[in-house]
Amino acid sequence: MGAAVHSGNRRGTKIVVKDDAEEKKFNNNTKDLLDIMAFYSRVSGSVGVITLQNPPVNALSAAVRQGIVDTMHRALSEPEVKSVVICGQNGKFCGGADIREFRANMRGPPLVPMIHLIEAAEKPVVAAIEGVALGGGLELALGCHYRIAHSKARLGLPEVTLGLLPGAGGTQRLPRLIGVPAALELITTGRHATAAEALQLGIVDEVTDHSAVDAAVKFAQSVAGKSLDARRISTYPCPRSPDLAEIFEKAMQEVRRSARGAIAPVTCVQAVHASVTLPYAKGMERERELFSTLFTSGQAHALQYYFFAQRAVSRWSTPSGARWDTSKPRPVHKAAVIGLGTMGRGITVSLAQAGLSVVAVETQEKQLLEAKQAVSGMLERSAKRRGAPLAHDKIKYSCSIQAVADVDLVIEAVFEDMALKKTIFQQLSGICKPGTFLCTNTSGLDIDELASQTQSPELVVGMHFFAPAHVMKLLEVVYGPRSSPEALATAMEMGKKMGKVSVAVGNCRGFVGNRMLKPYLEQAFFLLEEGATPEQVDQVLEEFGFAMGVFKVSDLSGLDVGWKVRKADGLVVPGSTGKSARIRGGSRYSPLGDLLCEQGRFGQKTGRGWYQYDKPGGRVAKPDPWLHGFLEEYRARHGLVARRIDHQEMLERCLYALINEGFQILQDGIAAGPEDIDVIYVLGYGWPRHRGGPMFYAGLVGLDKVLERLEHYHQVYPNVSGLKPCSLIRKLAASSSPPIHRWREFIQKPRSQL
Ligand SMILES: CC/C=C\CC(=O)SCCNC(=O)CCNC(=O)[C@H](O)C(C)(C)COP(=O)(O)OP(=O)(O)OC[C@H]1O[C@@H](n2cnc3c(N)ncnc32)[C@H](O)[C@@H]1OP(=O)(O)O
Repeated sequence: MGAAVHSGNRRGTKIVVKDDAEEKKFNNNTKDLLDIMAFYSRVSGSVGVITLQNPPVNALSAAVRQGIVDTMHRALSEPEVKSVVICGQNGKFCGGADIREFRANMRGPPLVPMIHLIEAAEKPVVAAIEGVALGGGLELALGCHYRIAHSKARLGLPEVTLGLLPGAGGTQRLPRLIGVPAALELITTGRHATAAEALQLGIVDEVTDHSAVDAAVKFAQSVAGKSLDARRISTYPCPRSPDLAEIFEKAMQEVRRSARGAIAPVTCVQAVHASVTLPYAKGMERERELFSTLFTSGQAHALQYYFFAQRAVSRWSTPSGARWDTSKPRPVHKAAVIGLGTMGRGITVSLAQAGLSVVAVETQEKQLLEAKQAVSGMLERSAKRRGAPLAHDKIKYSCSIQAVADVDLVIEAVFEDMALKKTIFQQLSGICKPGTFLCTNTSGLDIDELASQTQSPELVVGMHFFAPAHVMKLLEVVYGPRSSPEALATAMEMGKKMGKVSVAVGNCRGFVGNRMLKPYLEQAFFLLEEGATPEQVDQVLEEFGFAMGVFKVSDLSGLDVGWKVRKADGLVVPGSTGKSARIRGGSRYSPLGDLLCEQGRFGQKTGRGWYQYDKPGGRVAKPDPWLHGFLEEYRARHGLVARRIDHQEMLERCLYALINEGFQILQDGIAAGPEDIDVIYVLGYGWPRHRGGPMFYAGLVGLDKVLERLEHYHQVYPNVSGLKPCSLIRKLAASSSPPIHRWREFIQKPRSQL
């Protein structure tokens, strides 16, 4: 970059033109905005450089927008300046509008006129895209006359993932620039494109491996004085082709199919449609109209809440006072996986892809060979998909558990059998070098019972992976009463390394996810007893937005899994009749799942479960007349009279029982906050993201309403403990239902032990 020519240097060679008079004017205009967050400098004499400065992602806050408007005016008014570059500080162009401002009063200049100011400029404006240009950030770049990107930059319009559409001209400019099909795909999925793809699509003009700012300055000099007539995207003709109607119809079908009730993707298609049916100015009006509808919707609120929730879970804390910012993870270079069944294989792949050396142990030679082949296939497919190098050489396979002696961390992934796991933990405790973290992949067993088998219980934590383990993003990291903060921090960090969202949870039966699933499943079974069919219950849940209804999920995961657990708990009493058949420990119990298992109906794997499949392992669920007959016969045997149950009741009983357990979990300190529960449910259990998660949903429905319905159902079914409202929901409802970010204040905190 050339030498600076002004005085008043604030940052290295960058010149800040914010003089006192300007500062005063600015402060008068914007009252309490403390600083202009776009800095202006002049480079090589003739290029005005505007640098967005709002860490960490240079989001377009009110102050940044004000800064851009002011510095643009400055650049346009200086006769020496012949062209302008807009870039972002710290190698990040711009992460879009400031999402935190969406729920506050609108201040500062709006984005649309700000971008029009840039596009209408008579001097060429070049966007220097490093890091990210997302949402409003990319829309800002589309308002510039040229775009130069760094090869590692990512570009996209992810507004749809926040329940919005690109409302700063993105739906009108992008189709004009790259055509309707490509624009529709980017806008409705919200995915990020690489710089190379952006170049190929025509979103950017040049890609560089060096500094995009330097390249942009050079470029800006080369285009100074040239006509900008062909560079203003808003003036481009509306894209037309004979098959446009078909393209839109297909896009609409696709988003309706995959959106599961989310409104933003559908609205995005409508907005892009306006770019071809209306002139630019009218198209912008339509974009604004559609944007406003989405902006105030509950779905946008839910998705924006979820955006921050997913980030908040990394700032974990435990009731004993351990915290993310005071607990340091220990480096892990070498890890081991014990047991190479489905879960163990997925975990091995995740570890190897994270760059760790892995010792994969399976004591049966035949299973070891099978696992080796399966893992190789998974690694190859995954490397191809991600365009990443193969990680085969990271893995050493062994039949002997002794091979784990020198690893830093072990993940045991054998069957969900406490006795077997205990034996393995005893062995590990003797074999591993001192300080090795011992983790168990369990979906609900007692971490502390396993820890007590070892010489160093503080090194033991749970890592609950979700199947398929190399694909699913969620990891429940379970701390026991004796797990050290360092062990917890290390497991959380390991999850992050594997590309997972790790959520720290306390030790209890089923942890967070599966514990909440129990009352939900229970209600689904009771609904069948009372007259519903699996298809009816599933339809209600799928219409709500679940990827799959509860019975389809049960068939997919295998009915035998829960059966084994219930047997171990002494709940399964084969051949029992009369009233006692449906009561356990004084509470209502449905043996329906047990009865199906006794018939060998384990779900998809046996071709029969709550549904029928064309063959064992078949995927397409079809209603099963046998099952309907079985339910009728069951009801008759138990003197149950089938009734017509409406959708509302099915939904409320399933969801509110689950939510009630969520409140109990908060009250027990098993989850630190509602965000943890919501992230677990969205990432691990198919809860629709546009509904924010079960706890957010409860707040949206109204805690007093949820409480009232729970009270009602508990009155009707007094022997169902899952319907008895938990005291935390009562407390919150009695305190005028505070917003979700204040719920933590109402949870009684156990005293810190640190
Ligand atoms: C008229 C309206 C026009 C336009 C609408 C929009 O522009 S909506 C916004 C569109 N932009 C996005 O959706 C991008 C959101 N951000 C991201 O995807 C990622 O943050 C990003 C930029 C890829 C960086 O990822 P990274 O993993 O590096 O960091 P992380 O996600 O942890 O974020 C760091 C902190 O920054 C906060 N943050 C990120 N983006 C925004 C934003 N646009 N507004 C406000 N805050 C943002 C993020 O929450 C993190 O902070 P934390 O305190 O941890 O929550």
